[in-house]
Amino acid sequence: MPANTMNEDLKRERQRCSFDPKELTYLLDGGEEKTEERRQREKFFLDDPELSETAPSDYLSHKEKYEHAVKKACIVFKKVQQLQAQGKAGMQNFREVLGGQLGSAILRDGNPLGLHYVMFIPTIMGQGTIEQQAEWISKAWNLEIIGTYAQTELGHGTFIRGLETTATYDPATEEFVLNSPTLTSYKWWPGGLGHTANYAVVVAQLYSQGICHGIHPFIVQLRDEETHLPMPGFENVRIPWNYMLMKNGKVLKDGSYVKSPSSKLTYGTMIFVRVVIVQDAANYLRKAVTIATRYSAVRHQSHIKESAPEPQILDFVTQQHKLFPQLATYFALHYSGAWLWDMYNNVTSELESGELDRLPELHALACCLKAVSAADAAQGIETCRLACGGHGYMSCSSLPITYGLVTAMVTYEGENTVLLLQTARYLMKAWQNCLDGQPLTPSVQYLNSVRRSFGGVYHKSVPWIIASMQRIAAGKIETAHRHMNDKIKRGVNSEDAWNETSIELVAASEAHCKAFIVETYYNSVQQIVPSVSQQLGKALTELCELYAVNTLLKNIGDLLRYSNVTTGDLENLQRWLEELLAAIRPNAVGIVDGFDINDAIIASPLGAYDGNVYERLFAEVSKSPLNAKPVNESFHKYLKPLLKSKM
Ligand SMILES: CCCCCCCCCCCCCCCCCCCCCC(=O)SCCNC(=O)CCNC(=O)[C@H](O)C(C)(C)COP(=O)(O)OP(=O)(O)OC[C@H]1O[C@@H](n2cnc3c(N)ncnc32)[C@H](O)[C@@H]1OP(=O)(O)O
Ligand SMILES: Cc1cc2nc3c(=O)[nH]c(=O)nc-3n(C[C@H](O)[C@H](O)[C@H](O)COP(=O)(O)OP(=O)(O)OC[C@H]3O[C@@H](n4cnc5c(N)ncnc54)[C@H](O)[C@@H]3O)c2cc1C
Repeated sequence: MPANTMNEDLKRERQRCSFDPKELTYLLDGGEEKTEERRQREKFFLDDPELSETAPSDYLSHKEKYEHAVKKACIVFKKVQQLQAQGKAGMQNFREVLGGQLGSAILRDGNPLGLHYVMFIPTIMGQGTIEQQAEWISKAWNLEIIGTYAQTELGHGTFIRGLETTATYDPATEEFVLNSPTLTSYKWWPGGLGHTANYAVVVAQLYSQGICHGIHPFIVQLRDEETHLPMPGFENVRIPWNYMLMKNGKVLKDGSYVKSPSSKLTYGTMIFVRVVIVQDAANYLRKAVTIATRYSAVRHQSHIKESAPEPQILDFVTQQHKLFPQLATYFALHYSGAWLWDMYNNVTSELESGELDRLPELHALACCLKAVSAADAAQGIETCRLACGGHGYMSCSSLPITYGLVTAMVTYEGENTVLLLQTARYLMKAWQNCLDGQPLTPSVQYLNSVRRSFGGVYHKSVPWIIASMQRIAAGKIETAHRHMNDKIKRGVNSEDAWNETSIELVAASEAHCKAFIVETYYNSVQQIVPSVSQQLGKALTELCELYAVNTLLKNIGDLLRYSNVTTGDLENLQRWLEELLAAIRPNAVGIVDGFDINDAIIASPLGAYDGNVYERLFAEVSKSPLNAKPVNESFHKYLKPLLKSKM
């Protein structure tokens, strides 16, 4: 590929952008210095020849992919240690390198050490006593041991109260005896469990003095630390008393059980990961939308006017309608994720001092935000793939693999429907409190004001949209609450009534979450605008407006049902949407440039900074081993005899 060539369309796009993309980069990183540090860190990993791909891993076997991933994970770990030694790597860098965009670019086929960092260490930190933390954290942190989080079984992933693995305390030896007696009690799914980890946090039903005390976490050795040979399976496996993580619930040496202040504290690691997923989903979406936007600026096809040359496909308004809402969704999830992260940290420190009041609200928000961000990012990435036509289908475009990674988020760490129903539980209680005149927590305060007024005349503003979305959410919450209570009044028992109303409950939960996201996004942008240039402020405001208008327009039916909006108002909203697409159009490439994603992380010929799409695509397919020889052996073995036999 000729050096230093920049696609002419992208050059023009960059000239017409109204703001300086660097300003957006600095804003997202938290300052110019932070951007520089991140770039240096990325360079440190991406320029390492041992970490760069000689050939795309698509052409490796499953076994080779695993071995390759282990090798690279070890190199990455050593490099993180080097950074730590220089004082350049804190927790945030760990997160970025081991699990974030950078990590997923280096470890394209998965990180065998991912669960060690995302769940094993956080569980010890969150569920272990000070002594247990002292014993295990440094070993784990320095990778003297490799752990995973073994909760899900073949028979149960969602309903963790139904797990079958047992840990029975034997006071005579001061040990727990672990058993997985059935096929369905096999631990199934934990990342790294197959070949990498030699320890795990195993979640099991605790029995002591003949009583089951529910699920608790235990540290269990899985493999010999030297030979890596597996320890015997889960049949009467004995572990010492202090291998039960006892920060919350405890078993005393005599076998008596001391209850946790809340049995749900055992679920703490899951809350942590749900919170992290919101940001992670947003980051994958911004990678996909960068690829699709740059490609759409380079790709020319068809006609808008017969007399004019073929336009950039980005000039089709339908294409803008596919892509620009994804740009906006990235920001919406980014700011909601940041808000949730702050709340998580505040509530966690309150828990440390024994205050549990805000745990239910955190749980309710983490559940619905995880569900909505995973679903919207997955759908957004798929929209980006479709927006790239045939080339988006190619695995080298990185869009299919990105979609695959994000669609898994819909299932893991709490299946989306199940999590939305958890939030719905909270909302039903909140509505009852609202009816009873009881105080409401901040995230459901709007229920009070919406109950007082149904109306609100249309005006072209995000606050009007937020109020409309809150009205939809409150309407759906009220409807579900009423329908469920009607059933109960008719004699249906409350559990069946819950199941029979669950379609409406899930919808209520989603509507509540969407209203929360729009409001949080709007408030964040309001705070940011005064501190950035007028041009960037305008671009950020337009994106926020687009997210709000587009989200509302996707729910026209609900809007008509739950507010006094007129068809004229809907036409005004449609016009506003179209105005916003036109306003964002000149800045689209500038916005994705502002994300400042390194080409090696983009890893797609469609989305590189220089826009040399066709040259890069050609170079990419040339790497296929299938293209190394002009005639494949299968021709001689199978096709030729078949062709002959037909003659
Ligand atoms: C230190 C290093 C740091 C740096 C590290 C950084 C590293 C790099 C990181 C980079 C980023 C990469 C990130 C992505 C990668 C991720 C990979 C992950 C892979 C995936 C892993 C997994 O996939 S791992 C398994 C997850 N498996 C679930 O997720 C099960 C779902 N299933 C349930 O979670 C329960 O089953 C379910 C439904 C709640 C019902 O639980 P249940 O039956 O016990 O409860 P009920 O429904 O009866 O509810 C009774 C009452 O409990 C309340 N409540 C329930 N939960 C509560 C809670 N958590 N907190 C408070 N309250 C709670 C509820 O609100 C009710 O309250 P009320 O009574 O007042 O209404
Ligand atoms: C890529 C990946 C990595 C994973 N990593 C780990 C790991 O490291 N450690 C670990 O322990 N686990 C891990 N898991 C397991 C994961 O946490 C579970 O798959 C997840 O919690 C869903 O549980 P399930 O598979 O039992 O689904 P199910 O609960 O069987 O879901 C199937 C269907 O049933 C529905 N359903 C179930 N219960 C209800 C309900 N109460 N109300 C309404 N509908 C319901 C669901 O909505 C869904 O449509 C991983 C999973 C994946 C896909």
